[in-house]
Amino acid sequence: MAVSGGSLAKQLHGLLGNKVVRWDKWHVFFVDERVVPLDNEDSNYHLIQTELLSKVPIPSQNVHPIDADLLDDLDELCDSYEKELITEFANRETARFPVFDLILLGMGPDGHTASLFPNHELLTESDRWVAWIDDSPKDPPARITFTYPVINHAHKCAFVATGVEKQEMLHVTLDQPEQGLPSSRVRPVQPGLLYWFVDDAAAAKTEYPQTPFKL
Ligand SMILES: O=C1O[C@H](COP(=O)(O)O)[C@@H](O)[C@H](O)[C@H]1O
Repeated sequence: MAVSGGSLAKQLHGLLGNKVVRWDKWHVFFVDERVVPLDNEDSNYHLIQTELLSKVPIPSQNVHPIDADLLDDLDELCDSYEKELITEFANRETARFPVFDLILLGMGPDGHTASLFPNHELLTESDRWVAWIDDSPKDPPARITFTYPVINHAHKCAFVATGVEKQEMLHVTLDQPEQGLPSSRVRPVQPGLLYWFVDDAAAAKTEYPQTPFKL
C-alpha cells in the first residue's frame, strides 16, 4: 500500500490493535514526500512512522521511505524512488505502472491530493511514476509525488477527508468534477475502486449520493 501524510495520519489510529491485519505482509510506500530529512517534523515518513508504523509489527525492510542522501538532487531522488517501485513490483506485475493494492489519500482545503496542486503542470504528467515540484503553494516547497498514472492504476484508492475546512472542496470534487481539481482527477482505471471516507462536517454541502458506513 501507499500512504499520504497530513491529517490522514491520525485517522490511522483505528488500525492499531486490529487483530485481523497481517502486518508482516504489508509493504508501505509514500504517495508523496516533502524533501526534508526523514526525522524532520515536515516529513510524511516521520509522521506516519510516529503515528502508525512504530506501533505495529511491520518489518522495517517493508517500509520504503525516500533516500535521504539524495535531498539535494530532485531528479535523482525521483529516479531512486521509481527504482524502489520497480524493484518491489518487478516480479508481480507486467503492467506499465505499479499496481498498488491500496493507495490512501488526503485532500487539502484547496483540493490538492498527494503533492498534486490545482493548475500545476504535473496534473497532466502521463509518463513518469514519480515526479518532483519545487514550487508547492504549501510549505515545504520541494516535494516528490506519485503521478496520476500510478495513483489511478491502484486496485483501490481511498480518500479520508474530515472537518469543515474540507467541506467546500469535497463539494466541488464530487459534484463538479468538470472543474478538474486534483482530487477529482483520481479515477482508478477499471476494475479499480475509489472510496471516500468523510465525516458529517466535510460532507455537509455534498450532493453526491452517500452510502453511510459506520465503523
Ligand atoms: O501536504 C500534504 O497535504 C495533503 C493533505 O493534507 P491534509 O492535512 O489537509 O489532510 C496530504 O494528503 C499530503 O500527503 C501532504 O503532503
